[in-house]
Amino acid sequence: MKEASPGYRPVTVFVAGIAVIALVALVTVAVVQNKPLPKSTRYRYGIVLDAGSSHTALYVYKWPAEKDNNTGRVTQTESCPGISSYASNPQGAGDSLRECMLKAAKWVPSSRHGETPLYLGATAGMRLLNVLSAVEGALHSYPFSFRGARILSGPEEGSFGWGQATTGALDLGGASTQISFVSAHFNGSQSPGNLMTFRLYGNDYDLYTHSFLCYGKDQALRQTLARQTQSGQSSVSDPCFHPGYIRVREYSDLYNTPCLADLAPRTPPTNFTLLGTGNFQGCQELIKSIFNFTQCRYSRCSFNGVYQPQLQGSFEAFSAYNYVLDFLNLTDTSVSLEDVKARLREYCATPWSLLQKQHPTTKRKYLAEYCFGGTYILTLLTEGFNFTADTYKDITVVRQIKGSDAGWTLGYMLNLTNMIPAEAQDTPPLPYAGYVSVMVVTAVVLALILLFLAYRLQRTHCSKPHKIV
Ligand SMILES: Nc1ccn([C@@H]2O[C@H](COP(=O)(O)OP(=O)(O)OP(=O)(O)O)[C@@H](O)[C@H]2O)c(=O)n1
Ligand SMILES: [Ca+2]
Repeated sequence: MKEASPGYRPVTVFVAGIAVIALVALVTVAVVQNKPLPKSTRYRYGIVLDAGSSHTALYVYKWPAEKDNNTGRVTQTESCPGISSYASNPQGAGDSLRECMLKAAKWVPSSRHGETPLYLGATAGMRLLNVLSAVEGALHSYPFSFRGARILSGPEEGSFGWGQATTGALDLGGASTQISFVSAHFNGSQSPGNLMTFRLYGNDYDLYTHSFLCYGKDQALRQTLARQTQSGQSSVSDPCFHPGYIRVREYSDLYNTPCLADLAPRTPPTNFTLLGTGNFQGCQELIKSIFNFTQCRYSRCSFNGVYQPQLQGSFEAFSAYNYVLDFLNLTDTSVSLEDVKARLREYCATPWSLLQKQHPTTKRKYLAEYCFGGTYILTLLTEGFNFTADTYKDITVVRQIKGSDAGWTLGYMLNLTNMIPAEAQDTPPLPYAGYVSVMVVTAVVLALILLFLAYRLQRTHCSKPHKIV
């Protein structure tokens, strides 16, 4: 009675066999398929050279080859010499990048060199100086896949620096400054030149962006010096430099920029002496004089007759915003506009001799210019871009956005390598271990069900004759 009827055994064995085969097949597929790439090809790399007006920065991006999207990226950066200073020696510009490029060649495994894209993007400084073709030849000589050197337009510089959809971007360079944000009040109809449209992750964005050439920190400083030397003065008392600061400057050197074209006095002396007086209020007045607030043919303007819609959302400020405000200890989110003013009032009045003692390792050129830099930032934000005490709270000073150095380089590379997804992404693929686990669990459950069915089948068939009896 306990023994199964011999006629039904093959069915049980058959079903159990299928279960075992299914199990083995599933586990085999799980283990063999979808394996992670071998170590040597696991990562991809991309190199971008940011040839700015005051420096060149090298960015080496590295990301998992399976994630050719916006995630899992790490950067290595290196500061290289500025190529704009090689205007009269193009060959030297190419050579000057050698050391940096050798570093890049070390960071990227040699097996990946050939397929690693290399871009050079030049910004404001190069728009002013145009010494670009010089470096192209030099960059061809490296083992990377060189995809060209080009000058970014102002809107490109602004919009590629704009990283997060909901957050505006403020970039302050040496020669130019950019403001970019999404505004519900802007569709480009007023000022089409300020509109950049994007389709990102399935959403459309109308981005307002403007780049002010000659309003980067260095060129703005030159503009203030030009205001004070227009009649060929031999000495200038400058409120933006510290008391006791004294420096002899050459006229030809100061006016050697297209930003001051036509402003140079007719017959200036060779030099002028710059004497610091360290007065924040005077410095702010001086800085205001380089902005034109009178003409605006739109409903609203920032300055120099440039259209700007109402500010909206939060902002991230980087580059010189970060260098200057970080030095002045003003990057904390709790810092108010009044705190900034108070700090600058005190800081600008600090004697130059004392400052040098307090900061023996800070580069002298930078140290001398933080009073100007801080006052310029405050004036640019409030008078220029119309930030108020209230909206100033919406600005965060950052060095990095999503783990990569803030700036336009990452957006530029992602765009040129077609790695910015226009449409929303599918759910990300399972990692290998997760994939294997799911397959094994599924296989085991399947096998148990089949075995259980086989057991039930056998029981039913075994008991049938007895019931009849
Ligand atoms: N530790 C530092 C580094 C830089 N700077 C200043 O920051 C300004 C802008 O630097 P950067 O963002 O590097 O400008 P570039 O990209 O070279 O200029 P642009 O974008 O206008 O081409 C310059 O005035 C530079 O003197 C600073 O005060 N402290
Ligand atoms: Ca820059």
